[in-house]
Amino acid sequence: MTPDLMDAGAERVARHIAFEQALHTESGGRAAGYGRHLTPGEVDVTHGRILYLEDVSVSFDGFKAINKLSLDIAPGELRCIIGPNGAGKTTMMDIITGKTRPDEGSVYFGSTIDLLRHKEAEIAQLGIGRKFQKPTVFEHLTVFENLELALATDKGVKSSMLFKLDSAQCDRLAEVLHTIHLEGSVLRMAGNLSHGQKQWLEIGMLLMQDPKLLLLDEPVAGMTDEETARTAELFLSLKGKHSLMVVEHDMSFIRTISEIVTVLCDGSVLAQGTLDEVQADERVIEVYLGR
Ligand SMILES: Nc1ncnc2c1ncn2[C@@H]1O[C@H](COP(=O)(O)OP(=O)(O)OP(=O)(O)O)[C@@H](O)[C@H]1O
Repeated sequence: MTPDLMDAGAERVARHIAFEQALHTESGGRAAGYGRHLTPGEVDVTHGRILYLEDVSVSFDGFKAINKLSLDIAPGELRCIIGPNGAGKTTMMDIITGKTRPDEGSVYFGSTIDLLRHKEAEIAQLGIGRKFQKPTVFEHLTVFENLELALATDKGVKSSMLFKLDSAQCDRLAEVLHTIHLEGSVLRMAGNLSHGQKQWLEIGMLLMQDPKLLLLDEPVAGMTDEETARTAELFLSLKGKHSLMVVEHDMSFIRTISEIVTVLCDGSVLAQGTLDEVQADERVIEVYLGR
């Protein structure tokens, strides 16, 4: 074999090895995962984004509820979303969690997981937890049992009753109880908790699954001032370990927890910045704060 042919052969082999390595990344060879092996279940945040929406639109009976919405969130960030009634905040969360399919656009979890290819249950399993406005705990079970149930993968009544925690899960449960300030209420019936405590319990149930991203819809609605202050502390303690997207109308709560605030209006981003910046923005005053 001539030296030229040997060089060409070596180049081909090197290209083939690089191609094979790229194929065995979680991204299936997409540039984001190239050269870095992700463990199964890991979300690729090497591009500094845990959630990425681009040009997302959805219409209901011809009405554009979400209109070319683009937005991204960094890992560990606590992002607040505000906006007038009907701005599209809930619909945006419905799209992220797979409840509503957009007509167009992209929605990525990390740089490689295309959420539009997944069903609602799969998206929860991938590590996106959602808390709706109204608490939905099991009222006739204790705080402990609610948290325990949150770990049971098969939620059938019989198999849930037979579900037993292993020692790592017991540790996790103790840690979550501490985080949500319910250590002193482990054996209380969830139905006897205050509204705020029920909300924390539901957040605890989500935390049992150790979600990477938490979506929280109006978490302090109906809470007392003291409960609201405790919830702010809770969210600040979760920031960094989890990424959070919080939709809320309570501006003093937003002021306590926020770094970046995104203002939605008519289904797209109207403004983004610190709360002071967006509150000083004429367009925001016009469409939202001025109302
Ligand atoms: N399934 C649906 N069918 C028809 N219209 C819908 C549907 N879901 C949402 N909409 C409309 O889309 C718009 C956005 O609603 P959405 O609930 O997302 O707003 P929001 O910002 O969460 O409002 P709020 O602050 O009042 O909760 C509203 O005009 C709403 O009526």
